[in-house]
This record gives sequence, C-alpha cells and structure tokens, in this order.
Amino acid sequence: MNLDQTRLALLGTGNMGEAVLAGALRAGVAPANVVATSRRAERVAEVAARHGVRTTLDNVEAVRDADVVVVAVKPKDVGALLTSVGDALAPHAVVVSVAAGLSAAFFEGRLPGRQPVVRVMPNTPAAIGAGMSAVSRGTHATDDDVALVLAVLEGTGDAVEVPEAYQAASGAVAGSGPAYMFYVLDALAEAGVAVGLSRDLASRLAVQTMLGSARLIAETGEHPALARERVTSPGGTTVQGLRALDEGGVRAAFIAAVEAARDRTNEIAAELEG
Ligand SMILES: NC(=O)C1=CN([C@@H]2O[C@H](COP(=O)(O)OP(=O)(O)OC[C@H]3O[C@@H](n4cnc5c(N)ncnc54)[C@H](OP(=O)(O)O)[C@@H]3O)[C@@H](O)[C@H]2O)C=CC1
Ligand SMILES: O=C(O)[C@@H]1CCC=N1
Repeated sequence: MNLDQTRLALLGTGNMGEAVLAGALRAGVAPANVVATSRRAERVAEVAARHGVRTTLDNVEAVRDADVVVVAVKPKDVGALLTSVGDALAPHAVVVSVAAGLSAAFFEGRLPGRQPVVRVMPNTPAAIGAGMSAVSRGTHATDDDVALVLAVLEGTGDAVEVPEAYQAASGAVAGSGPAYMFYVLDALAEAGVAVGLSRDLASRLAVQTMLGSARLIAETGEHPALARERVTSPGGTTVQGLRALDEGGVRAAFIAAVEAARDRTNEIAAELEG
C-alpha cells in the first residue's frame, strides 16, 4: 500500500508513541503528513527535532484531516482525550488504540458516529523495526481499515491480527515481553560478572546470545525445546545450568509473570470501563 498520502496523527508521543511514529515513517508515511502531540512543549520539540514531523500541544488541531489517529496516552487518560477530539475526527479516520486493557467498544462508545477503531498491542522494539504487534478490529473497522493500519505498522516489525479476546494474553507475552527479556539479559550478564567476567564482556556475550538464539528459532522455525536439546550434551555443562534454572523455578515464574500481566490488563479494563 502506498502511504505517501496518508495523514497520521499521533496523540501522546511518549515511549510507545515515538516507537510507532518511527515505524510509520519507516513504512513510508511522509514526515510532512504526520502531526504528533504531547502535553509538554519540550517533549514535542524533541520529537520534532528527531523525526522532522509537525507537532502541536493541541489534540483537536492534530486530528483534523487525519486518516489514521493513533492514541498512545496512558489508559487512564484515554477517556478525556476521546471526548475532546471526537467531534473533530473525519468520519473515515481510523482510530488506533495502543492502550493496554481498553476495549475497542470503550473507544466506540466515546466517539460519535461509527468510527472505525483498531486495537493494537505493540512493543518497544518497534522503535528499530523489530517489534511485535497484536491487532484486533472493532465493530466498524473494515478489511481496508485493518490493511491501512497494518501498512502503517509495517515499519515497526511483525504484526498479527488476533481476536480481541486474545489482546490481554498477547500483551502479557509480547507487549510486556521486552521487559522480561531485558530482565534476563541483565541477570545473565550479572551472572557472568559473578563468575569473574568484566561487565562489558559479560553484557556483550549475553546480548549477542539472546539475539542469535531468537534469530535461530525465527529463521529455522525449530521448536525451542529441540534447539535447546542440541545445546545440551549428555553429561556436559549445559544440562547442569538448565537443572539450576529448573530448581530456581524459572519456567513457573514465566507462567506466573504472563498470568499476572494478563490479569492486570483485565483489571485496568475493569477499573476504567466499569
Ligand atoms: N511502553 C510500552 O512498552 C507499551 C505501552 N503501551 C501503551 O502505550 C500507551 C503509552 O504508554 P507509554 O508510551 O509507555 O507512556 P508514556 O508516559 O511514555 O507516554 C505517554 C505520553 O502521552 C502524553 N500525554 C498524556 N496525556 C496527553 C494528552 N491529553 N494529550 C497529548 N499527550 C498526552 C504524555 O505527554 P507528557 O510526557 O508531555 O506528559 C506522554 O508523552 C499506554 O496506553 C500503554 O498501555 C502498549 C504497549 C507497550
Ligand atoms: O506496562 C504496561 O502497562 C504497558 C503495556 C504493555 C507494556 N507496557
């Protein structure tokens, strides 16, 4: 899809908004057709300087004429934002939510008319085109609306459409997932320091190992359990390391982490949607 005429408004250009912005530009949205907002003048100045897009503190001005409006403020700030911009939206404008927890119906209920809404759960590696997004359509979003959103997200990395019921679980795995991976990287590097490596060396070893392992699985399609077996020589070193991970309950801790993040997503929805 040719995006050079697509007009994009980004409401809330913090960590996630800026990552989506970088991806949209990479996908071919023209900087002159992008307007990004924030609450603070110094923040929009930073974003304008880094990406060459138009910026404003006025969300209503930003959404006028936009074809795609990405809402990337904290979930608690979404309701008031929608009330303020609703009447200024073009009827065809696709409203994209990246807010954890909030349903497409929450958006539809606060916007006049039959506004197309697409719910997206991205993650921060989107900033470098290595993100993963779970995408779900609202009641009024058509195939063309979803295709437009997927085209805008193209430069953020991979994206998959999922039933909205899977949003909380998808967010718990991939939306929050980078934090778990950074946690593992930090712990693995720290472990290297514990056995005598310099911090720089330990970190370099850990980062490239995570990158290479993920790429190996992505490129071969091999099941991670089989790939793990091929690292694990009988009577060798790795089996002892894996035994220690099992004794530490790491697998169970990952399940608990994903369940907790999923449950918190549902709690946010219950708190804000009633
Ligand atoms: N961070 C992540 O990894 C992910 C986040 N998300 C979702 O993305 C959303 C944003 O999170 P995140 O980027 O981390 O949060 P940030 O706090 O980094 O960004 C939020 C931004 O929204 C701005 N903002 C708040 N209210 C308004 C308003 N009324 N008008 C314009 N701008 C406003 C803030 O401006 P200012 O700083 O000037 O106050 C800030 O720049 C959340 O809904 C979250 O659930 C989804 C997936 C992953
Ligand atoms: O922690 C959060 O609430 C957001 C949503 C997914 C990742 N970060």
